[in-house]
Amino acid sequence: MAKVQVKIPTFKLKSGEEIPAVGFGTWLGLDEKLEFKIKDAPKMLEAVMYAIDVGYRHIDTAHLYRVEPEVGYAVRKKIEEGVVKREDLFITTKVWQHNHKPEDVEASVRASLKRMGLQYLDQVLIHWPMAISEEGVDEKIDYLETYRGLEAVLKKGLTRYIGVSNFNLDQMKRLLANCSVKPTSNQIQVNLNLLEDDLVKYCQENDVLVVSYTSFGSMISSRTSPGTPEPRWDSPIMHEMSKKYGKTASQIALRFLYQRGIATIPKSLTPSRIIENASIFDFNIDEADIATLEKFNCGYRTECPVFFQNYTHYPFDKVENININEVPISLRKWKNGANLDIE
Ligand SMILES: NC(=O)C1=CN([C@@H]2O[C@H](COP(=O)(O)OP(=O)(O)OC[C@H]3O[C@@H](n4cnc5c(N)ncnc54)[C@H](OP(=O)(O)O)[C@@H]3O)[C@@H](O)[C@H]2O)C=CC1
Ligand SMILES: O=C1CO[C@H](CO)[C@@H](O)[C@@H]1O
Repeated sequence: MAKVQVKIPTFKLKSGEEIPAVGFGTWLGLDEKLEFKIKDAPKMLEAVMYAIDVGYRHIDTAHLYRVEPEVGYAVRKKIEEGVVKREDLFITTKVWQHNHKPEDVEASVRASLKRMGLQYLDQVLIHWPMAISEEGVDEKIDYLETYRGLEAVLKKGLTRYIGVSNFNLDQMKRLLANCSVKPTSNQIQVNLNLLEDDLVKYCQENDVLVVSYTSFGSMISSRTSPGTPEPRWDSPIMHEMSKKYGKTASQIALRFLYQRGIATIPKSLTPSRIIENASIFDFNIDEADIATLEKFNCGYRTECPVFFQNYTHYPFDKVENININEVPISLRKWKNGANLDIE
């Protein structure tokens, strides 16, 4: 059992759902050879168990991440040990882009449940609005159809809630105008570099929780190359605020999002960071500092699949004159491999 335990509050939606304000991310990324860092899956298993011991109750995973078996094992183990009950946890997984046909959605969710050894999920998201097949993006499949597949899965009791990820403002408006069951959340990249004010405001006004991924933005050193915007971990502003609040730059980045009503799902395999990222509920960033932090907003995205940008359901602004060879190679593999070799 972890020595430190943190009580993580929830965000309560008007519709009654409650989602922890900080959850645990499980994407391991790709290695230098562009293979899934599957060799680190045992570390992820340990990390998820540790996170549950510390007090995390939301675990965010996906078919894509290839660690559903480890996540499921860790969850079952902690239930067996009596650390948590199944109903204390909020487990999210996602339907990857090659399963967008409505009839494939249920099969995808059932396969996730089987890999995890669980009876039900708490939330299932459409991972991206674009569908892909072996040939690349499949324009024939509209995300509204995919969402109908998710609504059917909900009716069957395979999951308690459904939602989306990487949906932009227009896609959210269209979805909300056409769905029978409202999405519980939209999981998007939002951080100090990318405030996404309009999208966040629309979601919040419509009782859809915004969940941030890549919450540290440009502060992660592996994402930093010349030209990457501020802040860094050791930028003078972050340094000053760290001193003032007695918190790390990462805690300030996460707290900033919390104070905007946005949940986060930081990933870490490092025990001290797992505790650090959950320990953001005992301080408050004052208004003047919030205004200072907001100045980092510059529309910068870390990795983003620009090679899909000419397709109808690509969610982001188009980048002009993009040279595909300048796109990070991991992303090129996503394009070329269509589905990142998901079985
Ligand atoms: N819906 C979507 O399309 C996407 C969803 N996600 C989800 O969001 C989660 C989080 O996003 P992700 O992009 O993984 O990255 P994060 O923004 O959580 O950053 C993870 C990296 O930051 C390091 N790190 C974590 N905490 C700290 C800290 N306190 N100080 C310094 N370094 C730290 C980790 O290192 P270490 O592990 O070595 O400690 C790791 O290298 C994912 O795991 C996934 O669940 C992510 C991307 C896209
Ligand atoms: O969830 C995810 C993890 O990271 C990948 C690469 O950046 C994303 O594309 C994907 O959506």
